[in-house]
Amino acid sequence: MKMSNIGVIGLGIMGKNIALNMLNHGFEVSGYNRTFERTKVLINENIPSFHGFEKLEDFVNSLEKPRRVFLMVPAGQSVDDVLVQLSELLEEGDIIMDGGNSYFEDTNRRHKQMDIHGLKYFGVGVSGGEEGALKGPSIMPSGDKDAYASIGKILEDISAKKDGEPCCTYIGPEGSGHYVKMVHNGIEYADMQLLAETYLILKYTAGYTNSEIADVLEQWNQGDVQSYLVDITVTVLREKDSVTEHDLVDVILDVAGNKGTGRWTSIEALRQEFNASLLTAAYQARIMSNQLALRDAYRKEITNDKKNVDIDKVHQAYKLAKTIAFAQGFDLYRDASNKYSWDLNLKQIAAIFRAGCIIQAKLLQDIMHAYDDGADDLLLYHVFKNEVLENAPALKEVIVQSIDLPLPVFTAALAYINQLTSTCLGANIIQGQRDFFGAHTYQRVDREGFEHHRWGSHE
Ligand SMILES: NC(=O)C1=CN([C@@H]2O[C@H](COP(=O)(O)OP(=O)(O)OC[C@H]3O[C@@H](n4cnc5c(N)ncnc54)[C@H](OP(=O)(O)O)[C@@H]3O)[C@@H](O)[C@H]2O)C=CC1
Ligand SMILES: O=C(CO)[C@H](O)[C@H](O)COP(=O)(O)O
Repeated sequence: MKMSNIGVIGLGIMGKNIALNMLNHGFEVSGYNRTFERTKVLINENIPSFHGFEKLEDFVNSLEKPRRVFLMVPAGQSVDDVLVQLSELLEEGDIIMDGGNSYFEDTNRRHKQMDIHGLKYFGVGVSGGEEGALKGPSIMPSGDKDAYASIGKILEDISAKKDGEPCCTYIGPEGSGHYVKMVHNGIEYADMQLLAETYLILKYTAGYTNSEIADVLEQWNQGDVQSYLVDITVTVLREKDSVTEHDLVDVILDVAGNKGTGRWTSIEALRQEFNASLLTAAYQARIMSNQLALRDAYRKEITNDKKNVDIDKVHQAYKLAKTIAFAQGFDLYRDASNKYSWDLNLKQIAAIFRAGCIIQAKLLQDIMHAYDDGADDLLLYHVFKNEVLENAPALKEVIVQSIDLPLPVFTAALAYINQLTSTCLGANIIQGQRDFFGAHTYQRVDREGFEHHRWGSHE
């Protein structure tokens, strides 16, 4: 038997398809799964370059050196469990890649732990879902730069391609790849929620059917808001239920799941003291959908009178809010890059998101142009600044027209714009209160320095 170029551990939805993708690109691939059943399924496909093993030791021994092992198991304890087993079998210089959605601080820790064993550890963000894993995902690898040479070819070969370029690039040290994937998912949550809110506006304010909403989104998808998420939302809206013959979306429970990346993005944004309000509002919307007792106690039929909705304005509002969501995500990268000294290449990150991944969108091309033009904070870039100022009235009008609908991310976008454009945020009052109760001091507009005041002495 030929030695394998790479081994995949965890042959579930993603791992199986990543392994098939590697096989399709001509690599010899070994496979191992905690329970042998899944490995057997792949063995039974009789792919000559696939070698499935029941014992981890045999799997490890089937790999050429330095061994390359790609993990695709759930984030958290599962990864640590596999690493304990692997570190006993692998040798100095071997490489482990964690392709799951691991928390980046865990990846930082594991990088150090594996280093003690002489193993090279890579956090590898992967985006693209089941289809992307098979046909080409967007891949965000991070770890020791010198060791990237040993894995770069495989990862770049199996990644999606845009204009002939791989949607995979070395991101930076330690857990930076998982950080980039985490915030990618934060942006994903925001864009998904914006599309869900667009659906609410078109359904309850405009009175459109699901199929009419799908037609609107299909039209939008030919233009400036083109994206994978808009595209799949069209399909989701048009799908029929085989049991009831209703539209499938009408029989899906109004409760959203999540596996943690959106929550981590919000937590990290707060830790960085960075306002990622749209990303956080989208995660909170998912939490809210699960508050069934509260919702049941207050629920009433939506009685919005049907109104003449200007679809162009909804389009403008969506475009604007989407731009702010992406800008918050990319500015969060910039902030993290400075804080953690990662030296992230933001233009490259935008570039590898353009194909294969869930947030692939035309907007990413504009973001690349902005970085080419020397943009730093994206909303200070003149193109995006003009867009915010031009489309803000439409966003306001759309929200006012649907004032009784739950639109947390659209309204977060409006609140953000109002914060940007307002001469006063009320922070003067906050500083007065803080100084009153805690002598925290404040700064004045007319002289330098921090001052404390004896409040009440000049009422
Ligand atoms: N689904 C998606 O769209 C995407 C998922 N991801 C990430 O990829 C990773 C895998 O996800 P996915 O393929 O969807 O998940 P699946 O549930 O389909 O597969 C999980 C795999 O991990 C194995 N596994 C579970 N627990 C352990 C454990 N304790 N020790 C060893 N192996 C274990 C399972 O083995 P067994 O058969 O024995 O249960 C199974 O093969 C996750 O981190 C996920 O967040 C990333 C991008 C997209
Ligand atoms: O990483 C992904 C897509 O990019 C996974 O599909 C992830 O599971 C999506 O997050 P959630 O399950 O929290 O909606």
